[in-house]
Order: sequence, then structure tokens, then C-alpha cells
Amino acid sequence: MQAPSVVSAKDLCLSYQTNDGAVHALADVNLDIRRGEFVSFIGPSGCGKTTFLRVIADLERKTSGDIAVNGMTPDEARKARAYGYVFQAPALYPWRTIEKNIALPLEIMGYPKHEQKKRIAGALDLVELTGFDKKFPWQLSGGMQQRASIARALAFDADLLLMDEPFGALDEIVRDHLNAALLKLWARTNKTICFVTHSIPEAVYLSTKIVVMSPRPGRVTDVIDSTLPNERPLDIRETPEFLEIAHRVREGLRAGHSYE
Ligand SMILES: Nc1ncnc2c1ncn2[C@@H]1O[C@H](COP(=O)(O)OP(=O)(O)OP(=O)(O)O)[C@@H](O)[C@H]1O
Repeated sequence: MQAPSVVSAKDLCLSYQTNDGAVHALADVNLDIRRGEFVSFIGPSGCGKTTFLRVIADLERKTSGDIAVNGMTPDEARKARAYGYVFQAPALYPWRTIEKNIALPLEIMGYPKHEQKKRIAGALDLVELTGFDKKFPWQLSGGMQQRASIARALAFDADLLLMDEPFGALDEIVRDHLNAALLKLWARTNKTICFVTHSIPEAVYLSTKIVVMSPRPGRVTDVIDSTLPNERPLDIRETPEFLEIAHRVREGLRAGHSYE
């Protein structure tokens, strides 16, 4: 039996109205994301990856077509607190400590104090920021701030995690570590993850499904179901199977560019 649908887009279009006319950010996107999938979105700058995540999160409204999140409208899903969102840049409140930043959504949801503390400690451990809970964001490096904002989305523990290039600004060693940690978390929790990246190896390493997009207008040019096992040590990236999928993603990206 197929897992239930978490995100379902049918002929989804979104145009931004600007002074220079309409920008067609998404054109006829058809996509079905099921519970427990790890879906990466990859494509050149401006192909609509962020816009697609923002439509799921009800931060942008579709122009036409349909989009359902957990079988609801994005507005209903947002009110039901369907997702955690990690933005490209860490969006932390400068007047709150790291601990208090992570606590904010938990406070809003009414978690008791001891449960908040447990979740904050677990999330900080996962992103290797244990001991930094009493620091303010400006006392941390950019990479550490981004890890703190990931911890905030993890502590919230929504079934759907929307991550917009969360590791883009981090060095490769930290990125490797967080990739492996994220996979472990995903396997343990059966979360559904939508993950935007510019990195082909990162997309292939993490995903059960890779969505290749192309710009002007933003559309889906290929959807690749991964043949890799769910258990993935980092050195799986040197296997022929991994390289074959990476090759297909690269070809998809090239094809998307060729009409320009
Ligand atoms: N608020 C807005 N108003 C007008 N145009 C916008 C707005 N937001 C995005 N766009 C345009 O829509 C298109 C898609 O943008 P989007 O940010 O979704 O792309 P992206 O694939 O996430 O890019 P990147 O990889 O650089 O983050 C781009 O042409 C962008 O300039």
C-alpha cells in the first residue's frame, strides 16, 4: 500500500506581478510527495525551488492549479502546524538566547517547561551546539547560527520538514556530518523532508527522490527515484550506483539549460 500523500501539486502555477511584468516562477508543476520520503529540489538559481517550498508553507499563494498539504489547503495545514521550516539564512531573534530561540515555537504550542528543555537539549546535541544554549545569536558564527535554526525546526518535531539550502553556507566537514545526522534523524522519525540544494552529491546522498528543475518558467524537468538503500554511510558516494544517479541529475540540469 502506498504511503499517504503529504504534498500533492497538480498543474501548479505561480506568477509574481512586478513593475516589469509577470515573473513566471512556477509553471505546471505536477508532483506527489508521500509520507516518509526525502525529496531534494535541485536546479539553477531562479528556477522556483524556494517558491515551491513557500507555496507549501502558505507563504506564497498559487496563481492557478492545485496544491494540497496533508490533504488540506496550505492555509489549513499551516494552522494545523504541519511543518517546520529552515530558511536559507538563519532567522534567529537577536534578543533571545539560542535556548530561548529554540523554545519559541514550543512555548507557542504550549509544551510544558520540562518537555521544552528535553527537546532543546536533544536538538542542540544533534547539531553539535551543546553548551551554547545561553549564548546570543551574535556570539555565534554564521554556520553555528544556521545550525541553531535547524535545531529550532527539529525541536518543533513536525512531520514535514521544509529545508531551504540549510547547509549551503557550511564547510564541507560540518556539512558531511549534518547530512549524516539528518539521514539518521529522518530514518528514526519517518519525517517527510523537502530539501532545496545546489549540490548534486548532497541531493543524491540524502534523497529518496530528486526533483530536477529548470528556470524561465520554473518547471520540473525530471523526477528521479533513488535506487540507493535507505542506510547510507558517507562512502556510498564513491559507489557506481551513486555516481550513476549523480550523472542523471547532471544530465537533467544540462538539458534544462540547453534551450536558453
Ligand atoms: N517576491 C518576488 N517578487 C518577484 N519575483 C520574485 C519574488 N520571489 C522570487 N521571484 C522570482 O521568481 C523566480 C523564482 O525564484 P526562487 O527564489 O523561487 O528561485 P530559486 O530556485 O529558489 O533560486 P535560488 O537557488 O537562487 O534560491 C526568480 O526569477 C525570482 O527572481
